[in-house]
Amino acid sequence: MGDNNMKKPADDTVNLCSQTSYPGDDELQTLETEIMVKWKLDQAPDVEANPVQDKQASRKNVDLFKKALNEGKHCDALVYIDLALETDFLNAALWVQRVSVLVALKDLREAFRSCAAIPALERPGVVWKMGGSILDKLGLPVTAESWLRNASRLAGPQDTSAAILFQKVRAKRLYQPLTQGMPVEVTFTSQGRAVCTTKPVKKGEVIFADKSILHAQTLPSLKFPCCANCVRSLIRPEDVFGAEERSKSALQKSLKNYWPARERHPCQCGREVYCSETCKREAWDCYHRLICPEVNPAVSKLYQVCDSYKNLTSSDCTAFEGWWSASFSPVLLAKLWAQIVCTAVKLGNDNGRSSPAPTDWALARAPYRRFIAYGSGLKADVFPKMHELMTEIFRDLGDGLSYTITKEEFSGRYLQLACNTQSFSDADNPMGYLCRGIHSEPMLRPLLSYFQSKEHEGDFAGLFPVHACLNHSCANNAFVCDGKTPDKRPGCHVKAKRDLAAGEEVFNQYIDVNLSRKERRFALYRSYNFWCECDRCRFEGDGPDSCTECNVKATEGKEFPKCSRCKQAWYCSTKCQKKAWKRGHKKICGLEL
Ligand SMILES: C[S@@+](CC[C@H](N)C(=O)[O-])C[C@H]1O[C@@H](n2cnc3c(N)ncnc32)[C@H](O)[C@@H]1O
Repeated sequence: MGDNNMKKPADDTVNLCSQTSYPGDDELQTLETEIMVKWKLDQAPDVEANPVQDKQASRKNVDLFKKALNEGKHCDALVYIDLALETDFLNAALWVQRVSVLVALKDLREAFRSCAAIPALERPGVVWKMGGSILDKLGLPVTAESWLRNASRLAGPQDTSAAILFQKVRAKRLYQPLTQGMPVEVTFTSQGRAVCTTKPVKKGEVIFADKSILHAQTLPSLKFPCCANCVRSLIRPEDVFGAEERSKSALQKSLKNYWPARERHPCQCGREVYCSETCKREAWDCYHRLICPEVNPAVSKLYQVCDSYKNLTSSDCTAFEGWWSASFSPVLLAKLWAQIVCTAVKLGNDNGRSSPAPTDWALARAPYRRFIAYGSGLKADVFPKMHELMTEIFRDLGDGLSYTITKEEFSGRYLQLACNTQSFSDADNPMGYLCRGIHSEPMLRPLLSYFQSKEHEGDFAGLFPVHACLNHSCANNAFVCDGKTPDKRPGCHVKAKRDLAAGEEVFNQYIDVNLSRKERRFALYRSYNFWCECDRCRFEGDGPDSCTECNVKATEGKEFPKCSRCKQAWYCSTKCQKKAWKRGHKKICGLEL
């Protein structure tokens, strides 16, 4: 799509997030049902129908109910609404009012009983939604989800409030275990999942550390060996310095004193190396046993393709058409499927099955359901050769095991990686040790800048579950850097760029935010397929030929005056400028990036 005719695409983040159950939800549902019985949520509410139904008498009590409600007298309001219901028992609108009062009175159990009093088939969407919200507050998320699923099914296409509430409940239940001990929670906004602070965070502090669940080294950085399992840098001086450089005495001495020796444990295939036998075993069990070229000959072709791809210059990229063009390695895709298959087989074996059952497959795939796949078109049609090769790799995995990679599966997984991977490397690498050592010796310090300029990092593309929920803002308040995970392995750290208040959404930057709005939106659309709706994009303009606030076009040859402070917004009148300021321009005008 050309820059000039770039249009805002349809925003369907909410619809992209599935509402299907998770493996294990049936068992959780059974548990929640038992709790509901214990809390008497399965019983009738505290109102009884009068044998004589009289709508007129009911209406009088409704008037009294409204008066009490306006006066903030919730207990009185409850009495009147109950009286109204007694003589108009099947009036769903009255039940809705009763639920609202009970919620205000914090009697959530009776509020839920009132929702459930309306038979399921007659229950309006609004009651399903209220019931779902109450169940969430009562700590019964799986049942809450099933109520909210019904509410969103009954809602019109314009009303996404129940679907958003569903995803909020789901985000809370899926991410709470991952964010424990962190000053953040994962919630859901119109931009999909989002990370918000739960307490204030100071500028420069690490907001959270995240651990990758899948990673592979980028092809151009393979010249710097790293542990394929834990990402630890395994570079040796000869990977960074030429023989002549190493023969110089100052460098020789520094290397001897400060370069840490790290073991290398290569796999028999020569394609993966590890920092220890533990990592080698872990990698073998988790994925490599299926995609080791020594075991699975089809994988050799994948590595050959990687070898030729990494040596390509941009001018001969067309030779690679149909194979690949992403910045992450195709090994990442192969590793993803290998991890799924290995996990499913293990789950099956743990349960005494010789091959995985559907529940084992569902459980093995579950961790990847957290990652959004945003984008259009079938990637299997863009990279048909790679799709074919992946299909071949997983067609026969021995022992009658195989994994079918359909076009849809290929495309979906590709998009998940394209939308969510973060590059990272070992922050604690040997070059760092060398530089710190040299820094401690004043005589050697002049060498520092030369060493620091040396390329040495093995870059990985990784999938980080909490980090992947960070939305982008062109006025981001956080940034990502390399750092250790709590288990001391290389991972990523999300740090505060400024002081953050409790409840603020944490925003990362996906692209260079110093570009103009047009360039930023284009870059985000091209690489991530979304139209940026951050505050800066909403309250900056594209140029002097249209009013940033009301979009009116300037007459031919004329330009609208710009905001004198930030120079990034143009207005046709003072009225528009004032309106824009109030609506949000003040939040971003002159913001330090
Ligand atoms: C890495 S994910 C971030 C988490 C995502 N909201 C989710 O639900 O998984 C990237 C996706 O979030 C949405 N997104 C992130 N930042 C956005 C922004 N500034 N404006 C609009 N959508 C955004 C887009 O759908 C994008 O593809």
